[in-house]
Amino acid sequence: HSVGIIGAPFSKGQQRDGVQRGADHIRAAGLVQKLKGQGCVVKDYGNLTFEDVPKDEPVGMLKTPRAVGRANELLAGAVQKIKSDGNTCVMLGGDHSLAIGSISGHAASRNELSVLWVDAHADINTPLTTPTGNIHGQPLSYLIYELHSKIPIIPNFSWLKPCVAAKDVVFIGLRDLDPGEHYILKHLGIKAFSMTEVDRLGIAKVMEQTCDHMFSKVKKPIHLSFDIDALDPSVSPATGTPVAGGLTYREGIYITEHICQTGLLSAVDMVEVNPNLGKTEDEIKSTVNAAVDLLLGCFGRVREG
Ligand SMILES: N[C@](CCCC[B-](O)(O)O)(CCN1CCC(O)CC1)C(=O)O
Ligand SMILES: [Mn+2]
Ligand SMILES: [Mn+2]
Ligand SMILES: [Mn+2]
Repeated sequence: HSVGIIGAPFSKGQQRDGVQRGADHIRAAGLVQKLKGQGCVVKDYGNLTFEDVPKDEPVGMLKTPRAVGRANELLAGAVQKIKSDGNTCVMLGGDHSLAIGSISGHAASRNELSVLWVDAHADINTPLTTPTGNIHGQPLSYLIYELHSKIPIIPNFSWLKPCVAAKDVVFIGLRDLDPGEHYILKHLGIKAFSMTEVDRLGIAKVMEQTCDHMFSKVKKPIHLSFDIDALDPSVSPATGTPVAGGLTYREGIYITEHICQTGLLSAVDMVEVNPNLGKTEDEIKSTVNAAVDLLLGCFGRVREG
């Protein structure tokens, strides 16, 4: 595996300080060395620099929209470059609004993508359905063709075009949706394995059915967008929107091992690690180490040795 890493120290898709430091905590836990240790060729492209955006007043409900739009424009360019250099891209967040740039940049280099969204949340609120105005709860609404008509003109978003079809999105781990999100999922018929399905089917069947769905027509490169809050808070407490009843560490690792085996993983986001939100050093370590191990699973680490 040839891996390109980009850090996106960005937090303005939500309100809790600290998530901008997630990337450096993941690096400090040895991600690059560990990837090399399992035979990957790794290029670390460093961290993006996000300039301050003054007078970033709300637009409707949307909070700090100009900062979010600009950050994602920069990220899209960086991801496109990493892909054009022939790597699988690893984007280290930062909050989940960064998926706007990561998936846009990925789609610019690969015309059709499958998106596997592993998260407690659907992150598919539109600017009109969002209950909070936090753009980390909205990224998919900007990316999906079928929701394009629901997106108003937003300053610093003019670069953005939708690039993913609803049928090419699969969710795993859902357990906290807003009413507008539930309606959108049903209306668009998006494939979703909530924690109920994980319990009913077991993770092996969930992955089997996820791959059947993604590969039902033509096999496309996979974009895995992994929100660390998909895992149970007992495993990953240091995150901004924890929700009880999440994936076990083992289920998370199974997901990444299985995606690795498809040979189609083309980009992965690891977002929402917030070192400020661990009550103890151990809570931060547990969260960061889970993020690292999930990424190692994406690139060939298997538990059988
Ligand atoms: N759906 C939420 C949470 C988004 C989480 C984003 B992430 O990247 O972490 O997946 C709102 C969640 N909801 C708001 C009302 C509360 O009573 C319950 C939580 C939103 O703000 O849109
Ligand atoms: Mn989430
Ligand atoms: Mn998320
Ligand atoms: Mn979050």
